[in-house]
Amino acid sequence: MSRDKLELIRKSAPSVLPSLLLCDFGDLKGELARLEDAGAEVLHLDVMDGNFVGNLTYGMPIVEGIRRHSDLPMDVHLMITDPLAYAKPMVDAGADLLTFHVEAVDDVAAVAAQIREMGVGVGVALNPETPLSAIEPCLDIVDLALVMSVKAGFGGQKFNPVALDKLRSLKQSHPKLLLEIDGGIDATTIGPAREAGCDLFVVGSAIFKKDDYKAAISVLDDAIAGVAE
Ligand SMILES: O=C(CO)[C@@H](O)[C@H](O)COP(=O)(O)O
Ligand SMILES: [Co+2]
Repeated sequence: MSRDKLELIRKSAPSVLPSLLLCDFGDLKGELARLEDAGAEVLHLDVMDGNFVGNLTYGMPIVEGIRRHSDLPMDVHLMITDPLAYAKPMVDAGADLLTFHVEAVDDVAAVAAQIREMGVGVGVALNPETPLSAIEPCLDIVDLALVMSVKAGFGGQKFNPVALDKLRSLKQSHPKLLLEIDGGIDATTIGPAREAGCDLFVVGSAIFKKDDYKAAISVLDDAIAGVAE
């Protein structure tokens, strides 16, 4: 547990982060090996509690299991009602960057500060219908803003371009903040997200629905590289 891995995440940018939501959990070790071989530099883990969102995924034992089989930095996306209740257990399980949803908390700055004190990276996420003003109070505390381009809860949804305006605005107001986008990212949506200033691109379906992860990531990397600096 340290902020060293946060630096690795920062250095990886611009980069594609596979979201393990759609991976084969029956062969987690194999999936991790395939992703490393495909050039993945950071893993994105979707933790859902069946309450904040209408879907239930996994918790600390899986995060810990992934840690045992991979040294890649873990970006943990908490889609849960009470992020502070699970933040420390997630850090102990091996999370390197913990991102909570602004819609789940009352005092966004206080939650961000408490997670930061745990010695990991901290991110704040917002759903498409949530205005940027909701995360404003914590923007000088967090390392990353996760702009959702679908409503949190499920993989395979359609990209909502409202995320692009938010990215542009954040890039302008907080040029040093890491910007991440999540939901419906594929070879056609990743370029506009990069143009809008995004650094980290979470991708589920456009990797895991393909047989060849390396080819899938390389198509996405090429689309990022095709955007002028
Ligand atoms: O956080 C989430 C969903 O809430 C994601 O990380 C998804 O898993 C991304 O999947 P695709 O939209 O790329 O299929
Ligand atoms: Co996610």
